[in-house]
Parts: sequence; C-alpha cells; structure tokens
Amino acid sequence: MSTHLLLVDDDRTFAALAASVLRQEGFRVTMAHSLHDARAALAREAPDVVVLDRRLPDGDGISFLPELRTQFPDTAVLLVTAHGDIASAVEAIKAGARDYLSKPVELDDLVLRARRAAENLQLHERLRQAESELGGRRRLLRPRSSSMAASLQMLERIATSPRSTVLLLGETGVGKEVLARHLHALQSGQGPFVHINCAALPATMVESELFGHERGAFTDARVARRGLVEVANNGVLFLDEVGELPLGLQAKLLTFLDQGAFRRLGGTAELHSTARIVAATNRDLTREVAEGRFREDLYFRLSVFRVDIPPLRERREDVLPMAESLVGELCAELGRRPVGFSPAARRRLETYPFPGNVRELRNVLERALVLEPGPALELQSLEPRGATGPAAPDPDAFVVPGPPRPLEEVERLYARHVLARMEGRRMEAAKALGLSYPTFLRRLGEE
Ligand SMILES: Nc1ncnc2c1ncn2[C@@H]1O[C@H](COP(=O)(O)OP(=O)(O)OP(=O)(O)O)[C@@H](O)[C@H]1O
Repeated sequence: MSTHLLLVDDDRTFAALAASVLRQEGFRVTMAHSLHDARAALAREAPDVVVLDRRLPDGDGISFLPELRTQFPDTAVLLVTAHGDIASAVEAIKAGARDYLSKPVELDDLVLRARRAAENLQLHERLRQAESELGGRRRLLRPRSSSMAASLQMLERIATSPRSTVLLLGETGVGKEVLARHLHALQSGQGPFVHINCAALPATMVESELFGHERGAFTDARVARRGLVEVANNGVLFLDEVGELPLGLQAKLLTFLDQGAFRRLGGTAELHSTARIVAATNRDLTREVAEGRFREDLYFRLSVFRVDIPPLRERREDVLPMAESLVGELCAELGRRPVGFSPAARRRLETYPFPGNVRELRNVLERALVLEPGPALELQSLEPRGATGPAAPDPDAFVVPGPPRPLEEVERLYARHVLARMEGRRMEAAKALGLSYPTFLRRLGEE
C-alpha cells in the first residue's frame, strides 16, 4: 500500500513541485498551506509521514508537534527549518520529529528522507508482528488420521492462491487458529498474521478495529488509527468467531471481500488491502443463516474454500502422537526431564472423549506434569466420571445454597460456577454455556 504523506508548506510553488516529485516516487500526497489546513487534512485521514514547515502563516510548526505526536503517535514527522537554524532542528527532534530538513530543500533529499521514514515505520510494524507471531506459532505434527491429513492437504493447496478467502470450521480447541497460522506460514508474501476475535469485543468496537477510524469519528476517537485490514496487508487477517459479527458489519466485510476496498470510520478516502481473510467459527453457520443472524451471501463468499477440522474424538489415532509431542513441548517449557505415559494413561487417552479437543488435551497434560512427579504420567484426572466411586464428592457439581432463589440469581451463580471450572477463561465459559460473550458477561453481572 502506498505511503500517505501530508505536506504542510505555505510556499505553494515549492509544495506543488515537491508533491509532484513525491507522487512520481509512489507516495500518496495531501497538501496543506497552513496549520489550519493541516488540522483539517488530519481530521480526514491519518498520514504515515508529515513534512512540516517550521514557519507557517498561522503558527509555528514546532509548537504544533506535541499535538501531532499525541494524536498520531505512529506518524513520522520531518520538520523543515530555515537555513542554518540548528537550534530549531535540535528542538524539533526533542519534540518528537523523526528527522529535519533545512531550506532550501533539495527534492532528492526530501524523497530520500521521506522514504527512509516510511521504511522505518514498516520495519516497526513488522517487528511488532514478528513478536506476536513468535508468541503464537506452534509446530504442526503430521496427523495419522486420514480426515485431518485431508484437511491439511486442502490447506496446503489453498496456500498457493494467496487472495482466496478460507473458512475454518470445527469445535472449540480443535486448532483452527493453529491452522490459520500454518496457512500464513505456508503462503508467500511478507504481510503479518493478524488475529481478531469478533466475540471478545463489543459490536461497536469491532468495526473500528477491523477497518480503522479517522480522528473524531466517534467520541473517544482522539487519535486516528489504522484498521486490522490495513495492518494485515499482504498477510492474513484471522477473523475468529466470525459467526458473532454484527449484521451491519457483515455487509461491509462482504464489500471488502468483493472489491478489496474499504473506508475507515469517519473517513472518505477509499483504501485497499490485499489481506487474505481466514474466518473461523464453531457455530453452525447454515443454521445462523436460516435464523437470519448471518448473511447468506457472506456465508457463500466465505465458504469458497471451506476446511472442516474434525474433533479429536473422531480421530483417535492422532491422540497419542499429539499427546507425546505436547508433553515434549511442555517438559521443555517447564524445564522438566522428558516423561512418558503409564499403560493405564495410554488407555485413558485412547478412550477419553476430549470435549475441549486439543486445548483440553494440552491443559490435562500441563496439569499432570505439575501434579505428578513420577517418570511416567498416570493422568488420573481422565478417569471417566463415577469410576472413583459414588461416595466421592464431585468437585464439579453445582449446588444452589440455601432456600429457593430467583432464577436470575441462580443463573448468575451458575455462570460463576462454570467460570471457576474453566479456571477463569471467560471466552471458554461463554462457549460452554452456548452464550455470546457479551451475554455471558451480563449473566455474570459484569456489564
Ligand atoms: N495441531 C496442533 N499442534 C499443537 N498444538 C495444538 C494443535 N492444535 C491445537 N493445539 C493447541 O490447542 C490450543 C487450542 O488451539 P486453537 O486456539 O487453534 O483452537 P481453536 O479451534 O481456534 O479454538 P477456539 O474455537 O476455542 O478459538 C492451542 O493453544 C494449542 O496449544
């Protein structure tokens, strides 16, 4: 995507010449001839780079810097000072300018410094992304089951067509995000992997997160921000829980999928991104369509490439190799010597239904590694319910204390009980109850 540069200079002849040279070099240029004009341009769209003349008819560029830095912290500012005015240059750098140029400005020098500032911004963005990707990447095991092998093979084929949208379907914890990251690693292109959970944010925020907003687009929008669609340019935008996307936004997403174009909230400029959309859900989208909560046209658009990820209990042959690999990973993380499984533990692994799929398997193993000191894990916690004897109290049982309570209160107590069982993981608790995240928060009494 081309760099957007705001050129603020009251010398109209110089500004027009500089703008035309910068445009030839691939920049998208907006011009302003005063601070007043600059503020108006900034309110329309946030630039990547600002070239700011120090002396302007309605004020001093340096005293404008703090305002600019607060409202557009990601924007690089190049200050233009009078010839030989070293004091201003130092002051500008202290006030947060990225670089300075002195008059008379050589056009080659201007292009070079503007390009360097833009590259610097991209580098920062890439570093930020690389950090988050390293945090989330997992080694992928070759599955033994033919069903999972087929899903992976499908994904590998899709990787060769970088713009196609992909829909990943499967129960919670089967590894939809892991596979989305795998697809990103497989495809060529240098863009980042960007993740957004559509259920974890209030509906009003999802739009500005996805498509960005200009300053003043809504009450709290003091700073213009790029949307994740822009950030994921050339890469992958992973839309987790796409079934939770509000209907109005589904239309905007469809337009973006069809045209690759969008507008920021409160913005007028049409922007483009080549991010590949990978959407995921554990909901039955056809039912959501039938019940009017999900647009049929978006469903068809998303499911051109649909990959079903089977639950772990339907691919038993994957459980043991996966468990062994996860234990190896966890031992390394915990600094523990490698351990194996007792024969009883193997049997338990082979028969336990794993409603929480790979996530549950990983949690069970992590717990066992902390609680079981021996050289072979027993995995007692996977014992089917009841096998420990009917007299044992069930720690998972939900008991309403005291006399009958209003239904609303019982619902709140139950929501808290489920949350405690999920060890405080709100998203998972909401899912287990079949509630949307905001509804779950309301039941908890938190909203
Ligand atoms: N193939 C795999 N290899 C290693 N670990 C995996 C694999 N698949 C899943 N996991 C583990 O299971 C956890 C859950 O995976 P992931 O978040 O991808 O599931 P999901 O299907 O996106 O879940 P949800 O629908 O709840 O968001 C991950 O944190 C990871 O630890």
